[in-house]
Amino acid sequence: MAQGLLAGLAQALGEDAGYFASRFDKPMALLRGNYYPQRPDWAGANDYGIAPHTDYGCLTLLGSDGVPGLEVLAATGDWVPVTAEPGTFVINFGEMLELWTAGQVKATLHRVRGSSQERISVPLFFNPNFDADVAPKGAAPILAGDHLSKRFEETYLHMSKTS
Ligand SMILES: O=C(O)CCC(=O)C(=O)O
Ligand SMILES: [Fe+2]
Repeated sequence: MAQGLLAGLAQALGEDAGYFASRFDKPMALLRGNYYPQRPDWAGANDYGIAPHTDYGCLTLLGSDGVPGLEVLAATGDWVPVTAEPGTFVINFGEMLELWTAGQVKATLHRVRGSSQERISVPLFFNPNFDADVAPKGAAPILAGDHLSKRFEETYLHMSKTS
């Protein structure tokens, strides 16, 4: 399914169907489970299930149990609730795809709000081969693996070397 999306996306941008997909034959794919407990009464306005962010990679295929909570920032500047029935996927474009396409594809800012119902989601982060060059056309090469490592290091500061 992800390969089909990549082919369609490439064609929509005027490229060959394999422009992205051919760089995903040894994909860096990560499946994560997110559990959101009931939102406690004392939670404040900024206590999100997940704070606003863009995903680091190319495509995210997001399955959930259908409980509302996910919101996406629309071009109008409004946060729009997005729900998907179990068995369907929300597709997110990530930062690496924005980089690779020189901004033609925008990484979608999204967040999760808690509610009185607990919620489960399962994102599949689907990224190209480690050594895929994801730099925009004409720019110096940027390896997908290096780009992802850099973003993880910026996020998980507690895991970095201190000496
Ligand atoms: O739980 C969701 O619907 C979104 C999860 C998410 O944005 C993420 O894991 O990056
Ligand atoms: Fe996300």
